[in-house]
Amino acid sequence: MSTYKYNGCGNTFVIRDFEDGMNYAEEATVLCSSEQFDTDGLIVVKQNPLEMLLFNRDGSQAPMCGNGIRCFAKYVLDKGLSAENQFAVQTLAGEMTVDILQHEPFYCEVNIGRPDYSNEAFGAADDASYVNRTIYIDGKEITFTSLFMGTVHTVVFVEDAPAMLESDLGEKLCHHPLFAQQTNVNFVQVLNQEELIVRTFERGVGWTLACGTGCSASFVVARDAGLVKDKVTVHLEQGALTISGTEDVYMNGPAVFEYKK
Ligand SMILES: N[C@H](CCC[C@H](N)C(=O)O)C(=O)O
Repeated sequence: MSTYKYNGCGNTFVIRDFEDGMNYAEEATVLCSSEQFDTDGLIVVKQNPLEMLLFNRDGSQAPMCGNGIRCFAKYVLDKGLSAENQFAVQTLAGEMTVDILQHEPFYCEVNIGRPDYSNEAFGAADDASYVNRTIYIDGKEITFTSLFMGTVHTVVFVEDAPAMLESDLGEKLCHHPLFAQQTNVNFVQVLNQEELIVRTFERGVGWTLACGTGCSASFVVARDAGLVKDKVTVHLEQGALTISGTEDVYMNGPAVFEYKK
């Protein structure tokens, strides 16, 4: 069984074909460890129909992954698993549609569906609104908005997103009791109406170089607050994603094959 390493804007994944009887939660903790492939997650590829399973580095399963699905799409192309440039991918968050835009370097656009602000969607621990909710962490006032966009996301607007890497706020929000299933946390700096800088602390992983659904959630919350237009460039530590949409959300970005073992 070959194992492949791919990345989307620096968000790294091991990719393997599905095999019956595997304990993928356990596999993920081994394959993603720094002794092995040192990745943020494990992607398992099912065929007929194409389906993506995503396991975080700690073995927990995530419903969807934006950077992961672009890597999945490049894997489909590299292995000739689809003859089409447009195909559907089943995920736990529903069916996503991939459009391959360019082979080398690889770029695709993915319709990742619609956001859901309802408390049930993202595992809210109470019934109060999670839109612009203010709480105190270590005596500091934090205002955030949570939603389901492919997976569970929380968005916090900040003056300086890269500076948040030095703080433990991402980890503290991720594990906050207000979230029954934890949350991915996105720190968002609005540069102008068409550009954001986003840094994400991921559930089951920690700080990552990029998070596709997180950039999408950040775009949605910024758009709905009237801070950006219907299309933005999101700047990450390694590269950028374009996110757009008024109803369905479209994510456009690269994926890179690193090596196979
Ligand atoms: N990195 C992914 C999201 C993984 C989400 C996962 N950490 C979770 O538990 O929800 C992305 O590019 O969208």
